[in-house]
Amino acid sequence: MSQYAKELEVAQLAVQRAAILTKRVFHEKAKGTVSKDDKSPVTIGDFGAQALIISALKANFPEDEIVAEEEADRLRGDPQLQDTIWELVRSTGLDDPAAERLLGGALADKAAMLDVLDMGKSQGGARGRIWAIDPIDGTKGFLRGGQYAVCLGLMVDGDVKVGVLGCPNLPVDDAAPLTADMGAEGQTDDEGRGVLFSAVLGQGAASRPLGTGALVEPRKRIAMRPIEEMAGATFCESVESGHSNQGESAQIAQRLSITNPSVRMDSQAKYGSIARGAGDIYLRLPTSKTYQEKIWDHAAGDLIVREAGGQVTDTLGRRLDFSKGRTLAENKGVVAAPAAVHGQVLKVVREVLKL
Ligand SMILES: Nc1ncnc2c1ncn2[C@@H]1O[C@H](COP(=O)(O)O)[C@@H](O)[C@H]1OP(=O)(O)O
Ligand SMILES: [Mg+2]
Ligand SMILES: [Mg+2]
Ligand SMILES: [Mg+2]
Repeated sequence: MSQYAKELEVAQLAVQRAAILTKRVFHEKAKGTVSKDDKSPVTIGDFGAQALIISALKANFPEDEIVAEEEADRLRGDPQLQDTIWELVRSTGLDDPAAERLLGGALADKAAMLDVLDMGKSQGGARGRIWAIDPIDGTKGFLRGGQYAVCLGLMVDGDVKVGVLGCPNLPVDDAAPLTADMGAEGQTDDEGRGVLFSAVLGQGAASRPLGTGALVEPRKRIAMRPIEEMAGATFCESVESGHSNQGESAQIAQRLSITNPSVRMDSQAKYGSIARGAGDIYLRLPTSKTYQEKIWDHAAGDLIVREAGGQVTDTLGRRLDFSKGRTLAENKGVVAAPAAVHGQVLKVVREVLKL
């Protein structure tokens, strides 16, 4: 059995199960939004998906630490919200009994769900096995029916070894071209959509359809598209102008003679998209001096892109450092591109950003 085979299997099934819940929330509940203290939109989907993922991890790897985005605190004083989430968590499972058994089956009760939600408070760091979870990355995309991702990465001693991204609204087909409206909104039909990206360090990156039971076979290798002419490359960038500087991105594209419009989409679906050659370059250009990127927003995507033949650094050319705690405290922004042209892209990024 290859290294991390069990982790890879559990991670993919856990993400797949959590995505069943997020899709249910979108379709059945249509926007059960609550707002967190920081006012970011967080839904019952975030809590429900996080509970399902942590419970699968704890059933298989009880000793491992977990860094997860959400915490149960704000749920404890809200019994109604607890009930809504519990009803969803209780009734969501994979439709393959063996796969569901592998994830430990259903949680015992609502109290167990709250406890599990709070198991994601590890401070992270450079030692041991630590999972990073973003139960819904791109909450804004999720709410508007655009792109979002269920994200899970395993770090060992600060290095990402396994990464899984579930992208329910991306086309299943790895060869499907990106269209400008892809990220935007209104993806209410699941037909032809849903992809599960995965990678293990040193073993390449792959995709398969995002299913609802056992993992869909085969798992197909993915690779970035070789860039022959920089002018023909396509940028992927955030929808939210507050998350990445779109003006600087346009200047960089211009200096690289890129004329294709950037494709805007929320979430780590950007990393998955460039990893399979639907799009080429992902830039995340800081909009604030103080914002520190969170490890759960990058762990899986960073590995998937690197294993697909890409290079991922920050805007100063440093590898993303996942060993510094819950944030990428030693990094600023992200530059992800095919390895062969990464240096050329980074040079222009530094010129435009005056770094
Ligand atoms: N100022 C910021 N700069 C970069 N990323 C941010 C900023 N504020 C929030 N984010 C995070 O960006 C991610 C989505 O990015 P994208 O634009 O690529 O979809 C979310 O996880 C969000 O975190 P949060 O969950 O705290 O809102
Ligand atoms: Mg959030
Ligand atoms: Mg996120
Ligand atoms: Mg999130």
